[in-house]
Amino acid sequence: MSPALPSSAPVKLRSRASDSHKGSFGRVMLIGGSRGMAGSISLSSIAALKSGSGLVSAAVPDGCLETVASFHPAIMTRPMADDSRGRFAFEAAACIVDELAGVDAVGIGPGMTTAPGSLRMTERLLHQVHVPRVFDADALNALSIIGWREQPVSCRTGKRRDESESDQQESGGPEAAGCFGPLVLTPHPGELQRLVGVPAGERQQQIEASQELCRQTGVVVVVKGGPTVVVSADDKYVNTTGNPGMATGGSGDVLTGVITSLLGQGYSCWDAARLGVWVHGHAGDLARQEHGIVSMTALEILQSLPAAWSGLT
Ligand SMILES: NC(=O)C1=CN([C@@H]2O[C@H](COP(=O)(O)OP(=O)(O)OC[C@H]3O[C@@H](n4cnc5c(N)ncnc54)[C@H](O)[C@@H]3O)[C@@H](O)[C@H]2O)[C@@H](O)CC1
Ligand SMILES: Nc1ncnc2c1ncn2[C@@H]1O[C@H](COP(=O)(O)OP(=O)(O)O)[C@@H](O)[C@H]1O
Ligand SMILES: [Mg+2]
Repeated sequence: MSPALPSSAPVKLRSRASDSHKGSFGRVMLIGGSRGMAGSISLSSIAALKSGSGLVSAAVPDGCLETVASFHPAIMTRPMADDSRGRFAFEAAACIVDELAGVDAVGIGPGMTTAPGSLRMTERLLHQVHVPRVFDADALNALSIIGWREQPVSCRTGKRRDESESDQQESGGPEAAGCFGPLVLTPHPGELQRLVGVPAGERQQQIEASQELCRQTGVVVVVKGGPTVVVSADDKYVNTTGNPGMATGGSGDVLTGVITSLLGQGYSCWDAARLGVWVHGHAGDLARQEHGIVSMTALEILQSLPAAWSGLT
């Protein structure tokens, strides 16, 4: 009989072959940040690196590139057009699809703001990019602002219906399951309220509305909280790790990087979301042991990821 797993992780961690190379574990890109919120996308990017991605790039407004680049020497940075206030300019969206060539998974939103360039960037990522994606923070706010579910988009071609009327019959409507490709949404209750219209205090109703959203669109939703619940069209997973010390700015940004990394390593949206929230909460529990529930910060959660992952290997 094989020894019991050292944990109750919901998904088994894949082993690494001895001839593995950095291309074996996925190339991921994190998109976001702005002047004043450079830390958020840095936390996400470093979390992806610490979760096993082979190569991690951060696409950020040019005005905060040096700040993001200075946090970790292994993160590559891509300077994107800046609106001169340290936010994505509209032109940044024009080249984002090309920037993503060869990328296995992408996470977008932390610290991004909802400036016009960010809204356009989110729209592009939703309709024109088909690799697995994580939408967090301002990418979720952007979805709420652009009315993403009402937009008539062909699942097959990714084109607006007015560009291709003939798609209308085939795609089954803008909300057809799977319409948006592999996509994980990671809202906290405030973001979920904007997204589905159910008040942040109504947790059970928010979970039910999230599942309805999954049925209509094929996305996986991570309903953050204590405990976090991962929802798909036909299943729910209640996470068993984490603690209230994680109610501190930036802890969700870390989660975005973890899940993006797992998507880039080939895990499905459902598995990446469940394993991601589990290991993120486990890192939070280790940070609590070492630093205490009052003083732990997102930085300590990030720094606890290696120990959290080690427990699974
Ligand atoms: N170091 C950084 O640069 C950081 C930047 N951040 C960025 O700051 C921007 C704003 O994000 P925020 O999430 O702070 O702002 P939001 O306005 O989206 O969320 C804050 C509000 O949401 C509600 N809410 C959140 N969690 C809740 C819960 N568990 N139960 C009930 N209500 C809840 C509350 O009303 C709260 O005031 C984003 O771009 C985000 O990525 C944050 O991630 C924090 C760290
Ligand atoms: N009371 C709690 N118990 C367990 N986990 C929590 C608790 N409060 C917050 N968290 C976790 O911390 C993270 C907070 O995410 P989020 O609100 O997006 O933070 P930020 O945007 O500041 O990075 C989520 O993963 C959430 O599940
Ligand atoms: Mg957040």
